[in-house]
Amino acid sequence: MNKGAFHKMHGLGNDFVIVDMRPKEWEFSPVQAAAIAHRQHGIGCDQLIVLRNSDAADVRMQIFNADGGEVEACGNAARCVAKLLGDKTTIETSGGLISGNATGEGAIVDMGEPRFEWDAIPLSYAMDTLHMPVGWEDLQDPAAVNVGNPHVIFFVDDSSEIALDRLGPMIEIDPLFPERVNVNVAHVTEETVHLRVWERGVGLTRACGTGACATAVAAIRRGLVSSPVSVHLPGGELKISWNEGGPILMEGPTTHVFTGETDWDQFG
Ligand SMILES: N[C@@H](CCC[C@H](N)C(=O)O)C(=O)O
Repeated sequence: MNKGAFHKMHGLGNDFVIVDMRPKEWEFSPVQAAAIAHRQHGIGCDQLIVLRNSDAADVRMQIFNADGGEVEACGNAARCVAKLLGDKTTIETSGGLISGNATGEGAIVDMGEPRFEWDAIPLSYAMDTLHMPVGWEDLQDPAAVNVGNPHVIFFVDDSSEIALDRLGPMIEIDPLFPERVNVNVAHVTEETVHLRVWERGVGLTRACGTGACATAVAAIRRGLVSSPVSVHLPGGELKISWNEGGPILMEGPTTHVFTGETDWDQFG
């Protein structure tokens, strides 16, 4: 029996099981993470978030996608952790250092500076990342941005019309992206970016914080919008601020659903 507590939280419907492993140190394997995330047989979530002790920040955040793969960044989870831990929280991730503050409704986080070099995305070979000379069916001329994790962004006439459930998984594993990629489709109306995301290792989600950051940055660089920008996702709205050469700020609501207890041994 290995009983432990967890928080179920979400940011705009992008949901997490958050486990504070600072008092107790043991590892979750990718198989266990996938079993916990499983919606029928586990607790169910888009990402398993494990908090650890850190020498560089208040806390280190490990992020496991629903497929069990460990990844570098998660914007909505960073907002949930900042809300949970309170003001001026610093969070170490393998994608970089994040700092956050709880707000009335949720949290605001500083996600650090985006990267645009082809090998920082990473891509398999050199190319312009603001206008990539590649495409998949109707999805053409994307931009790529790394905000701790890799994103490709397509600006289209109407993002709700794109068969992202079919094109997302195809693009996610394209050999152009050696570490796979999160796939964003967006259209812009006035100062709002309308975004849908196929998340690497998860699928379609209600919201993706890093996707919102990467898409807002790409839209600002292309001159489609100016900062701050509202990003509208199926789960709700995020406010993103970014100026060339600076960090990305992301603000939006978080929800604490419940605190539970489970026997971790049941997940393998
Ligand atoms: N939901 C997240 C992103 C989680 C990680 C992503 N699927 C990846 O593999 O990089 C967010 O809110 O940013």
